[in-house]
Amino acid sequence: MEKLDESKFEQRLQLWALRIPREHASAVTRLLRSSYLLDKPRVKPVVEDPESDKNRLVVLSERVQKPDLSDMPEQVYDSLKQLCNVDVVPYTLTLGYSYWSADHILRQILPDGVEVPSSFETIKNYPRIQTVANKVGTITNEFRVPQFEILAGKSDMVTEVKQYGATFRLDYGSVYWNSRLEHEHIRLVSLFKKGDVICDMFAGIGPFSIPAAQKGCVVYANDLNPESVHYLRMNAKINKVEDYISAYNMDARMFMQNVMGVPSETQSDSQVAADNCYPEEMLSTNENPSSNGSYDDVQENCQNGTSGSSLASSTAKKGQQPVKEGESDCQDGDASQTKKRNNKRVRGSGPPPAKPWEHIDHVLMNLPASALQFLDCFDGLIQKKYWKGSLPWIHCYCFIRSSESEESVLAEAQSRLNAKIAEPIFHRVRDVAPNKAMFCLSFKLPVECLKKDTESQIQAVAE
Ligand SMILES: C[S@@+](CC[C@H](N)C(=O)[O-])C[C@H]1O[C@@H](n2cnc3c(N)ncnc32)[C@H](O)[C@@H]1O
Repeated sequence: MEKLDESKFEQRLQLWALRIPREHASAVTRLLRSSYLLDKPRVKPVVEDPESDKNRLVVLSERVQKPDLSDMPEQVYDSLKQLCNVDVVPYTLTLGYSYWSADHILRQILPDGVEVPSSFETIKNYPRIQTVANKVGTITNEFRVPQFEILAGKSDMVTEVKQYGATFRLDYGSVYWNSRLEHEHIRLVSLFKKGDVICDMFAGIGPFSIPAAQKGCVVYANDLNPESVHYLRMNAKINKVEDYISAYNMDARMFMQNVMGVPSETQSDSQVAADNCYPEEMLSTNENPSSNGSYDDVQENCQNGTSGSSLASSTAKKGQQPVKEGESDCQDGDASQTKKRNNKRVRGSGPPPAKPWEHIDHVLMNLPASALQFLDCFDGLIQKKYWKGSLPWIHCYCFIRSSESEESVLAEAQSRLNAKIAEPIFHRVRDVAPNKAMFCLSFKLPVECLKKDTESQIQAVAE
């Protein structure tokens, strides 16, 4: 595809301007503002006079066609004459590529007969359009990455988008992104409080995790797609929240077992988790904790996927111990092995240390096509013996077709959890097709999901 020729967007307007003494500029603009002053977004109507810095040029709108100003009402013209000496001079205004809105540019560069793509909104915030692409087909791959056909511009699909003040860098060609979820991202994050511990099981490039971290939450974020995790880390850095986010690249079930696994030194400690609450002053000042835990310098979390053995280093410096390269416990998919942790810790600034096996506040499951199927991972995940405080909220996204109902979805969720959900909350996110809507099912994890301590575990701890 060819590079866009930006010069093709240049437009020259032949206008008239009033040359006036600069001290009268405000009064003249006030007088002309209603209809006769230049009125174009981001273009100033009062400019320097290249001939004298004692003067200003007040640029008139396209309505004023005649240099004798006879197309202005007499009353306005007389008021103007009373204010100051006025010279009328020709003025050429050039509107360049950067002036035009995204949809204007799209309409100009799309081939004849091609409509502005429906996914157009995804790129409208980006200041310079470099690529026009259309989503084609339906998403069938595991990483939920759409197929695009390039209609114009560069084939490279790396770009930046902004949501609620955060910047997200991404490659549309290799990761999932949907700007239509912006309101949902904001809605859910608004439920979190500073200091909350969040597990984002299907984090993508971080549209829940990054704003949660910006709010001061301790975030464990995971995605199976290595490219998503690459951009998640990059976005954590761009938004200066890398100390608040631990990034993982593995299957979501494995991730939850990894994060919730009780470290071996904790299991052998008879004074289990004496300190489970984070003093308010520590949260608000973001100070380095001294005696009750410092942060790991670097975490490396292993991938459990088709490629299996690649290791991904985390962005975080928190209380969660990593699996080190060379002892990548989860390569063989044995979750029980992931309890082996590296003990090396260094001090640094950042969030309070989190012990997710003792407490997490929210779990996010945004993989609507199949998140319900992952609910079985909560059955026996939390060890009652170590857990402190209330059980986490689970926010599980799903699709409901017209042939289904909230009751049928709830029944599936309960059967996967092997427990009854007390007070389910269904939030309709958006309609994705005439007969299909996306919902968020939120509920407190039922107490029946807690893992009871068995004799053998107690024995193991004693040893
Ligand atoms: C619908 S996207 C949501 C991404 C992000 N939370 C958002 O709102 O934009 C689902 C994500 O789940 C990831 N994914 C798919 N299967 C997974 C699995 N088994 N374990 C972890 N992540 C998975 C995909 O790579 C994709 O990034």
